[in-house]
Parts: sequence; structure tokens; C-alpha cells
Amino acid sequence: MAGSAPAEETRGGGGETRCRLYLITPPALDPAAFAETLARALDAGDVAALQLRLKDVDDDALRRAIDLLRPVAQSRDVAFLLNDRADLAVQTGCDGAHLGQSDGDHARARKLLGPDRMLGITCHGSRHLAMEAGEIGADYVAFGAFFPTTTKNAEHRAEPDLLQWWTEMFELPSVAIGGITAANCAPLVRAGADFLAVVGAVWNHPEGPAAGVRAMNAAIAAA
Ligand SMILES: Cc1ncc(COP(=O)(O)OP(=O)(O)O)c(N)n1
Ligand SMILES: Cc1nc(C(=O)O)sc1CCOP(=O)(O)O
Ligand SMILES: [Mg+2]
Repeated sequence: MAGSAPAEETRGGGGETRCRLYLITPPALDPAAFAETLARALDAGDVAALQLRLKDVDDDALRRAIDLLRPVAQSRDVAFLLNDRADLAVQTGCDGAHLGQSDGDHARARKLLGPDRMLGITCHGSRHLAMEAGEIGADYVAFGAFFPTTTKNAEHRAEPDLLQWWTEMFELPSVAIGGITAANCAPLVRAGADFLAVVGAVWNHPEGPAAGVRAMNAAIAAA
């Protein structure tokens, strides 16, 4: 996802797809301490993108977290996306923003981000929302939750056949999210997900985040 359009990064000339890992930060973190943890995790294996997802923090705290964490990701060619805030993503040099269905006007965010910054849109388990996202120029559509998750109260569910349908119908990359682990991700990879977005599987891995990244990449490769 780093650099040019995700579609070019993930789909080869023959149409084959290489699924990649998309990390989302833990729900709460101390930016200075987390910068070290993040660097070790990103150095452990392939990561396409990192989304900073901090809820209920003010703009000053968000800016501080961005200032400390964005260089850690971007210096490793990992795209740095901001959750919920296209405006702040532009102001702070992020590579893009991820917006949900209640996170404002998607078309306006697309304009604000311009052609060089990515826009990802949550589409739950809905073909209709995904097609709408494609029409307004999203760079990827996110489907979920595929499995139960304790990271947030996920009110919507998605099934792997949605990923398969999307992949067969459209070029636009898909992200699968929600309760994904190394143990359960194979059907999502096989169904055509371009990215697997995870929180707990990496940050709560019993042997630490670097082991979590290695385990996820091994599972993706083996699927
Ligand atoms: C990659 C990705 N997919 C889905 C989400 C969920 O976004 P949203 O529905 O806006 O919920 P919050 O994350 O804002 O709680 C996501 N963040 N990232
Ligand atoms: C942020 C988020 N959005 C979801 C959705 O379904 O839209 S599920 C989710 C949490 C993902 O964390 P974990 O990998 O620990 O389950
Ligand atoms: Mg949101």
C-alpha cells in the first residue's frame, strides 16, 4: 500500500493477488514508548499499512502521536493512515485516512485528500456500501467484522463469500477486518482479501508484536 495505488501494489500482471498485512494501532498507547514497539513490529516482516486509531483524544494528543509514529512507518515504506480524520491527515502529512459510515461526507474527504493520499472506507458486510465507496473514489473498501472481536463493539458481520464476490467483480482492493488471527485468516486470504487488518493478533500476541507480525505473514503465505 505504500507508495503508489494499492491496486498496483497487490495485483500482479496475471491478476493474481498478494494479500498483505494492515496493522491498526492498539486503542490506547503512549506515543513515545509505542514508537519503539512499533519499530520492532514493522522490522519483523512485511506490513503494507499502519492506521493510527485513537478514540477520545484531543487534536493536540493526536498530532503528537502522528509526529512520533508517522516517521517510524513512512521511513520503512509503510503507509501511515489516520482513523476518522481526513482533515488532520492532510495537515500532518499522513498517507491517507480511513473513514467509517458515520465519519462525515466521503466525497468531501476524497476532495480534501486529493489524488495522492489514500481514502479507505468501512463497508461492513454490504455490497451496496462498497459500490458507493468505489463510486466516490475510495482506494480500498473494508469489510467486517469477520470474527468476534474484543477490540471494539463491532455491530456488523461479513462473510468470506463477500470478499470473493468483490474480488471477482471489481479491481478495487478489499480489506478484511475483525477478530482476524493467524489461526483463522486462511479463508479470507483464499477468498481474495487484498489486506488483512488486525489489532489484537499482533499487539496482544503472547510472544510480543514482532512474533505477531511473523505469525500473520506466515499464515498469509500458507493460506
Ligand atoms: C481498515 C479498517 N476497516 C474498518 C475500520 C472501522 O472503521 P469505523 O467503522 O469508522 O470504526 P472505527 O474504527 O472508527 O471505530 C477501520 N478503522 N479500519
Ligand atoms: C477497528 C475495527 N473495525 C471493525 C469493523 O468490523 O469495522 S472490527 C475492528 C477491530 C479490529 O481489531 P481486532 O483485529 O483486534 O479484532
Ligand atoms: Mg471511524
